Amino acid sequence: MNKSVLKIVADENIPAVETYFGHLGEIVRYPGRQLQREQLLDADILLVRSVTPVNEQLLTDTPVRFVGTCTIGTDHLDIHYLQQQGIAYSSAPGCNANSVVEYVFSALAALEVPWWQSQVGIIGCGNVGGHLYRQLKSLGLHCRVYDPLIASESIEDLTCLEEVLSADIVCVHAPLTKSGDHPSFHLLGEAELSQLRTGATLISAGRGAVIDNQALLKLLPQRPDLRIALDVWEPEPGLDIRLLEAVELGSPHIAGYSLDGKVTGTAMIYKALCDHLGLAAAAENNGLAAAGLEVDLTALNSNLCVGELLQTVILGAYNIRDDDKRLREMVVQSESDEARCLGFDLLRKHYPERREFRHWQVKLTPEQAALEIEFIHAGTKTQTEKKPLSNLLAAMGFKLTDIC
Ligand SMILES: NC(=O)C1=CN([C@@H]2O[C@H](COP(=O)(O)OP(=O)(O)OC[C@H]3O[C@@H](n4cnc5c(N)ncnc54)[C@H](O)[C@@H]3O)[C@@H](O)[C@H]2O)C=CC1
Ligand SMILES: O=C(O)C(=O)[C@H](O)COP(=O)(O)O
Repeated sequence: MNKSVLKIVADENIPAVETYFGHLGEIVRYPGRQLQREQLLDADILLVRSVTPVNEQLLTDTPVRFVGTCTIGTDHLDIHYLQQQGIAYSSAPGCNANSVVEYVFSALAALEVPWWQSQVGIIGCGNVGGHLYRQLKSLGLHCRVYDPLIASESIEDLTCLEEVLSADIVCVHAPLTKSGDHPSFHLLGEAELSQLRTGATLISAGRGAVIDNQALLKLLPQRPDLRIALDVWEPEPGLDIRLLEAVELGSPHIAGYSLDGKVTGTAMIYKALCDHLGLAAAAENNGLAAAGLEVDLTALNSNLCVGELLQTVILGAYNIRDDDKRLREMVVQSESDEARCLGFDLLRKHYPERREFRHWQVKLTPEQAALEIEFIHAGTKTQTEKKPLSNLLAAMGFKLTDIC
């Protein structure tokens, strides 16, 4: 790429493209889902998110020499084709992993699940699942992990899928793969879903098709005990509205949509492109300022139990119920499948600014700070450990202000 001005085609929903890439060339934005080969006929660089399938059909006879996806997932990239064509590519591993973990905490808070007294099963223990695992373990929770691609010595709680499915809470964070020794496509089908224990909570924030959505839809009328939160669907954007009606929490694939996570994705691809071009990165990712984000517990009724205070803080910072409400309202208001697909994408495009827990200040009285949450240790139901609310909030990333 020796041109003095590079042409960069970018999905219109990637934030901060001009800030980062502006000095590298001319930027043209298009809606990612409708991107066509004709729009790339003079493009050198392609920047996408997860909704653009990047394959031979899109790239053939175009001058594109670098593809960057500002996302963790890469299932929309035909990596074999890119490699075969010598087109460089990069993704943004871990960019929004923390945001997805906060989505999980918000789902548990909204469903009023006492997760501190639960066993948690994690399917897929990479950047997202691993972050969730380490956070829960550091708090003393008992976790079971299914990840057939990681070495058994790296995680002490690795076990078989069956064991993980019998946990109180099952969180699915596997990528979507259809080949290899352990393809994840429909990993949870009819047989696996029916193994979920009575009253289990299932949270899915990897890719929709890791769970056979039709099998789940078929199972739910017979298993009203299950509590389901789905962020990802099979297919998207045209999710099955009967499934949305059957689950307790539904969101339009926004688990990773903190502003922090999105901008980190952009910054990581900018750095990868600079490395590819042999240039020093001129724009720095110094994080985005956030001011005035506060959850004030001090005026709350003193009869609230510690679990309710914890729930108030988590939902005060990020309330998944708002996502669920907007999705359901959109579905009700849409008069056709086409309108629903458009509505799904519009909810994502106009997603409200969400900042991670670390930007939130929690104001609490000394009495509230000292209230203790009883953790059941290592899943024994006999070993318990009490932790002050303030320690737990700090471990989750919140900043605390004690009112003397
Ligand atoms: N809902 C959302 O907004 C978001 C969804 N995602 C999805 O979550 C996925 C996971 O993200 P990361 O943890 O960052 O990816 P990662 O690549 O760091 O880790 C994925 C883990 O899943 C494991 N895995 C692969 N196949 C598996 C299988 N068949 N069964 C169980 N585990 C399997 C891998 O060994 C790896 O440890 C991404 O690929 C993406 O599709 C990621 C970010 C946001
Ligand atoms: O990072 C990923 O992987 C994700 O799933 C993204 O957060 C999803 O966002 P879009 O790329 O679909 O905007």
